[in-house]
Amino acid sequence: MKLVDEVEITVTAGKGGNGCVGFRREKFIPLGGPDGGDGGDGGSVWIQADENLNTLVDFRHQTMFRAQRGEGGMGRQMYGKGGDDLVIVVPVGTVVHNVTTDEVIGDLTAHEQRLLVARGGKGGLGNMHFKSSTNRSPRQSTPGEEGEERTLRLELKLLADVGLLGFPNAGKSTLIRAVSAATPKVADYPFTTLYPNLGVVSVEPARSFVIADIPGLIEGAADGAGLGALFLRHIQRTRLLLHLVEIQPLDGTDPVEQVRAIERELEKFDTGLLDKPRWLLINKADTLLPDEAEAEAARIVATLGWNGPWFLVSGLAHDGTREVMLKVQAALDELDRSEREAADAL
Ligand SMILES: Nc1nc2c(ncn2[C@@H]2O[C@H](COP(=O)(O)OP(=O)(O)OP(=O)(O)O)[C@@H](O)[C@H]2O)c(=O)[nH]1
Repeated sequence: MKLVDEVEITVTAGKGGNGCVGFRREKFIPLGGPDGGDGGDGGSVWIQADENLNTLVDFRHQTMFRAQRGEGGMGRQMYGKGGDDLVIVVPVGTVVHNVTTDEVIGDLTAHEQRLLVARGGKGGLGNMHFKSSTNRSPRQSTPGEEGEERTLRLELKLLADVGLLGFPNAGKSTLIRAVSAATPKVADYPFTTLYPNLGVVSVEPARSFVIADIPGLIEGAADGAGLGALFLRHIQRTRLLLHLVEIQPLDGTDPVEQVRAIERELEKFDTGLLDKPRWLLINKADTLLPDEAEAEAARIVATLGWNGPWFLVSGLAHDGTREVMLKVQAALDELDRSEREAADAL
């Protein structure tokens, strides 16, 4: 599976049907009046968000989308049938740009949110509209309008449900490798020097989530220096953060200080990030004896005053990692449920 975060597509709305020129033809009425009906409107093109999708990969195969045209009007004042609208589904989180004007048309942040991207052409008028006191048998009608055509760039900003936080060397890449069923690459990623390291975690068949390592999170990143800020922006849309810390950092610093340093970054950038569910993963448990590791983990948790979930794990030894991922999946399911309930309550 390859995650693609940017694609270009062309959408064309349906042309309106032409208006009709027609005259009443009935027995005993030799010169009937104009009765040509209007053409139907062309179908419009919509883009709609769907929470069950998490990639734009299908757009690599199909890039042209066209809505149905309206049918022409007919005699006996019959209107042409309108063309059907076309609805293109994309993952929640997709931003739609107009390539020609370089404008953002919209940002699809909620399930089933819709955006009109190309309006169908209006149907033409039949000759019944052109009757006047001076012209009782008009041969005039108007053609249907063309449907709008646009070239769009779809951009999926956020690929991950779960973001990993931690200092360099905390063991983020190792953890992703340990728990991932697949390691997709991001094609055409705009940040060329640093790539978010992604993993698809599938703890059960047909259920999965995407986990992303956010490289470059270093002190100062929140001030806008370097690439850190760009990636911080990406994790704003993750739903759960896993905060990794080495149980005994190689450089001799206190893990408690490392956790706090990253919290300060989160706070500086956007206080909302600190409100996201964040679980502490005390990593590299295998570098200490089991008793020592447990005592040190207890000390870290107590000193931090940590009151959220925390786990003692070893990414390298795959110790405790599957258990954490099962809990993450359950927590994401629970978030889905409460979001649905909140939406239903509206
Ligand atoms: N003993 C032990 N070593 C680990 C564990 N996890 C990672 N390491 C080692 O720690 C080093 C850093 O691990 P990475 O997974 O590359 O860490 P990272 O957080 O992705 O680091 P950056 O890519 O620099 O951000 C590597 O040498 C790993 O082999 C672990 O659970 N136990």
